[in-house]
Amino acid sequence: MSLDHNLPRVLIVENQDSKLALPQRLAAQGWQLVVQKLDQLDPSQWPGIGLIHIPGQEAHEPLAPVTGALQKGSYIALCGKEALNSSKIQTLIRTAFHDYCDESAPTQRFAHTLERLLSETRPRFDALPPPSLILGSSIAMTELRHRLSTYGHSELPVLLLGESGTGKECAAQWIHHHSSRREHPFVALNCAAIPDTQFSTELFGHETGMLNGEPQKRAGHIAVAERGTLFLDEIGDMSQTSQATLLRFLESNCYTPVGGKRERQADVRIVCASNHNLHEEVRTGSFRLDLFHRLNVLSLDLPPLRQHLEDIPVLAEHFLHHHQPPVTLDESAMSALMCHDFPGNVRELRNCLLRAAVNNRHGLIRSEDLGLEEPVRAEPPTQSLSQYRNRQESQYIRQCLEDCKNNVQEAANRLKISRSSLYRLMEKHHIHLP
Ligand SMILES: Nc1ncnc2c1ncn2[C@@H]1O[C@H](COP(=O)(O)OP(=O)(O)OP(=O)(O)O)[C@@H](O)[C@H]1O
Repeated sequence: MSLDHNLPRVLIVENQDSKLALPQRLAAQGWQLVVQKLDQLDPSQWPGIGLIHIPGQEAHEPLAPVTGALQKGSYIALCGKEALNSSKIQTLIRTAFHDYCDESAPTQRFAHTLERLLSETRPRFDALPPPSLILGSSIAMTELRHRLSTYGHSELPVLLLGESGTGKECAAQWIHHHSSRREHPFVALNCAAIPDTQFSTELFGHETGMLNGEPQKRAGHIAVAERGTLFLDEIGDMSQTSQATLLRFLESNCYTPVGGKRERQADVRIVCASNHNLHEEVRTGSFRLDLFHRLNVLSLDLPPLRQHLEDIPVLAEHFLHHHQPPVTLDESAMSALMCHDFPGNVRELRNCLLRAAVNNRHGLIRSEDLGLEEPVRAEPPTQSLSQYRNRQESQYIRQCLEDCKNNVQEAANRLKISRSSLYRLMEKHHIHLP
């Protein structure tokens, strides 16, 4: 994939023989990476922020050619334990680097250090969201981030569809922050929460004459979002009257505040979202076809969490990262999460983890602490056969390991596969032995 020049890039300088898993993990969080070998550095490719890997004591000599240039940029030293014990390397870090990270630290820590560095050194990126906002390394999430960034470069309306809690508002923000409007407001309006009689006022504002010699005015959401993005959430819940009002505005891009006399031209990009099946609502007549066509120019379906369960470990790490005192999930809890249906999607996952973390006293969340109920299906199954098989496979392996008290050889015998195949499958399904 080519680099998006609107996004902050991170340079990772690796030593010839280093095998860092980090680039892959950071990429999964939405960072754009330029990975270069120490002896093949191309300064023209350098972004202003980066991680330089110093694996061991011997490694500070080859760094000499780059330390001069480091003063201009902002770099974090990525060190192994051995390097951190060396006084020479400690001096090098103090004089030439902004900060350092232990290479065995969790990915989230690198991401936070990079975000902090980015906000201190690059004010022009201030308007960008933290790149980790839409997490996940599944094909579905990688494709989603790519499509959203592409949509960011367009001015056309976007319709985001998906179940509640799948991240539609996050997606709308991502589009805004990847558009040329990012330095202007992102304004969200929940259409379901507005009574019919107030819809025009909320959208267009009002001018109701003078009171004590002062003009009585209130700006509507369109005026507040001027030159930015107006996110209309829950559009499937709008009444017919509100739909007609919105359509009139979209047709001309002009509006008159309630009680006002002068018509105004709007300059806003419209992104809207719904968790209803709008196609069905158009068919039954509860959503206007002409409005649907106006809004449905670029559209995107956000996948439910049960279709990208492999993202649960990284999402869980993210949601629990800031919790104090620190908490982790044990194997049984991770297993329960991987088997749950999540009708409330990522929001349900977040709430369930935060609740368990708050109620936890031992720093370890077990499956019974999660309070997961029997899955309630919101819709008929929508996963592909291979996703279903994957899930069953993961569940079966976990069960088998548990029955064999985590004895891998015994579990492999029972499953009638080799020990190394079982290890491969455990890695694939993020199964870790306690
Ligand atoms: N891929 C993701 N990575 C990180 N956080 C996510 C992701 N998807 C959703 N979330 C988090 O899940 C929660 C719900 O997301 P959001 O409000 O965007 O969902 P929604 O689809 O707009 O929900 P609703 O339809 O109910 O309005 C938020 O806290 C959001 O930050």
